Amino acid sequence: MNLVIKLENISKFIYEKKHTECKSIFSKLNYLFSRENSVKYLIKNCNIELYRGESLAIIGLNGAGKSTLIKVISGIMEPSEGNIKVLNYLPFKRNPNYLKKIGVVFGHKSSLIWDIPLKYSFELHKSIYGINSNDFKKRLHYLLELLSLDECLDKKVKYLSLGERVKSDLLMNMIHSPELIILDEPTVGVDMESKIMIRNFINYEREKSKTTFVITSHDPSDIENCCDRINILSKGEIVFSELTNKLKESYNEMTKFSVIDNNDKLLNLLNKNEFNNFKIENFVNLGSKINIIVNKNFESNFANFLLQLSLNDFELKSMSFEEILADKFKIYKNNLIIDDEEDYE
Ligand SMILES: Nc1ncnc2c1ncn2[C@@H]1O[C@H](COP(=O)(O)OP(=O)(O)OP(=O)(O)O)[C@@H](O)[C@H]1O
Repeated sequence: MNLVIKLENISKFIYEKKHTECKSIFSKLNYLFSRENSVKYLIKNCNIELYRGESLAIIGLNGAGKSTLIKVISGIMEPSEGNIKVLNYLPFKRNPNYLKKIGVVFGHKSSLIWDIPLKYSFELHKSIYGINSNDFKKRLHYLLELLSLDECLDKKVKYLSLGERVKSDLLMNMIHSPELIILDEPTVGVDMESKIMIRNFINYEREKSKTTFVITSHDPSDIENCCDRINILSKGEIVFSELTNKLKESYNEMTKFSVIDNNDKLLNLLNKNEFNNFKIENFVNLGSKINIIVNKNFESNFANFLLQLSLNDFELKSMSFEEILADKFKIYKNNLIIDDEEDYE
């Protein structure tokens, strides 16, 4: 198997002016001229190995460092520490041969030219990447069909719908047949039909051309349908890495109880977490209803406990993929303590 991405202890940090509260005019002036900085890590000690044809999801809450990691992998940003090789290149050197082997799409930023028909953006891409005319025609025809974009070719980009624009960006970054595609929130703001089309397209390309994908997304369905592996980033660190299937399997042993708890009787006990006959894995308070995750071994003990409390209104469900991810996020959000503030002068 060919190794496409290798990151060893990659960090990116910046120097920030140390924040101090300034009450007097003197301390404000002092702050203005102070050279006291602190180090802020945008990503810290990230390790990734990704092989040809695999698809990796990088997920995390807002500000976790996903885009920074994507920028480091694509070569837009140079890491401050660690070793990186992508397709055997140092990405930040921006070697033209490397750039021809990758495609990068930022869902909320377009690289299409706004005021002219879509087809001219594609033509420009052809010239920049030195694609020969026959290959270009064949590839364009194939991609237009897959993404249902035939009717958009003559439209000015500014008149395309968001879904059409995102699909066009994706198409343009695929024309040069890259070996690695990096997608930063490819389905953001896109309707259901286009989302499904984009997901099918990713999977088709993976199967047909063994293209490798790195995807960030806030949509659990993108991850469940398109990614073999999941890395959760929290405060710049990869706190969890697992195969998607294995993660789902690990939750096969869990049951979710949805309990109506009008008087917070159960909530108060859950907050204390002092139970003898069962263990609570996690719970989410949704107002009048609480979702509680327990291991299947404790299912009947927990059901009896609810009945003893006269909480008869509950149902048992298996967990959706979205709930599994939310559970993992909650666990790592609570557990992660990193000390990233080092003084620097
Ligand atoms: N050049 C920079 N200077 C200072 N801070 C930065 C810089 N770039 C990113 N950050 C900060 O680093 C953190 C990570 O940002 P990043 O854009 O990577 O997060 P993200 O996970 O992609 O978030 P989102 O899901 O909201 O897009 C944020 O707190 C951001 O404000």
